[in-house]
Amino acid sequence: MSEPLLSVRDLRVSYQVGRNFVHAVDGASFDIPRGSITGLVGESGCGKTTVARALTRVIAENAAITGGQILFDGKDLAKIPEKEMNALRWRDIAFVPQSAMNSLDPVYTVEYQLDEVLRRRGGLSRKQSRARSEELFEMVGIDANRLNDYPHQFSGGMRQRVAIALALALDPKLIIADEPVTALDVIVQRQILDQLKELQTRLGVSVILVTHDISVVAYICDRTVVMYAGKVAESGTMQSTLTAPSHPYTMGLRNAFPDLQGAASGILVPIEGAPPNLANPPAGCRFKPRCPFALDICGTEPPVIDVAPGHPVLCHRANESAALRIEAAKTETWMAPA
Ligand SMILES: Nc1ncnc2c1ncn2[C@@H]1O[C@H](COP(=O)(O)OP(=O)(O)OP(=O)(O)O)[C@@H](O)[C@H]1O
Repeated sequence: MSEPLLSVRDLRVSYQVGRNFVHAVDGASFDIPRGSITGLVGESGCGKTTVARALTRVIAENAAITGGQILFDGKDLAKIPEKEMNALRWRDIAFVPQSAMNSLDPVYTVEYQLDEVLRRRGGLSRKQSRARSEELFEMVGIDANRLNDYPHQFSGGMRQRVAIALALALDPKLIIADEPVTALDVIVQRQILDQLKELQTRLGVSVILVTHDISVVAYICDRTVVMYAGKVAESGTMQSTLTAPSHPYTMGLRNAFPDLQGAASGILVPIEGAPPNLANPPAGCRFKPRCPFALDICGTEPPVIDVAPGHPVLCHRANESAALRIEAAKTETWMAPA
């Protein structure tokens, strides 16, 4: 296998709140191969946005990367000077934030905002910038005569397309899109995801798609990184992680979401309980209090077990996953008190 585009190793990110620290990302490791589309998935608060922002080093004022490596094309992004990091943003790594409204400034036309990136960051001339803007609009399926419109003149779905066009502007190697379709209705979600997939394949760019919705991941991703309470529960190809998950949390997530394609997918079964407080997480496996398969040993730190090449799983019982999957498919497994 060729070198991954991005290798995250034991990444740690904390927020300081008063005298306390919230360990939002607590030793996360995963790889992003070139030309892949990876879903970074997990419940709200598990640390997805914090990981995504740490990769671009655009983190909150009270946040700090406290450990680990972010190896991107031979550089450790956790360590390079801010000037070098700034030069990488947009050119090599582009970020589409949670709401397109956050990436688009309401007081400027969309063309002005594209121009800012293309000319200031990309060094294009005014004429080249106009031509590239038209090309980008065509790529995302918006008529170029809308370039002079302001963000509020677009529908939510179109704004999201504009945000994607902006991310593609300088032909980056990696796009990180944080919940790019969450606020949209299902039909528009599918249109945007189809387009993102088409562009990703055509341009050969790698995409990290951050989402709480596993059906979005199942719809377009070829790889998955499943996060739970600041840690990576498991990661690998779609086939290995979502079709045949090895971590009980992923098994539970699979039961809890409807199918984006509208196919009948049986009864939805939520995972009872809530994730732990990351300011004071429990010892041992963090999923233990909600896991129907927990044993006494789960009170100790779980090992990372490679159940197959490129499919690490953070679970004491990872080697029993085939049997656990059969139990996890039964509704009563998740209704029984843990
Ligand atoms: N600025 C902040 N200060 C303190 N704690 C924060 C801050 N931002 C996030 N957190 C905490 O860090 C943890 C991870 O948050 P994060 O936003 O990364 O999770 P997420 O999985 O992306 O969730 P969501 O989908 O709701 O954004 C949560 O416990 C959250 O409360």
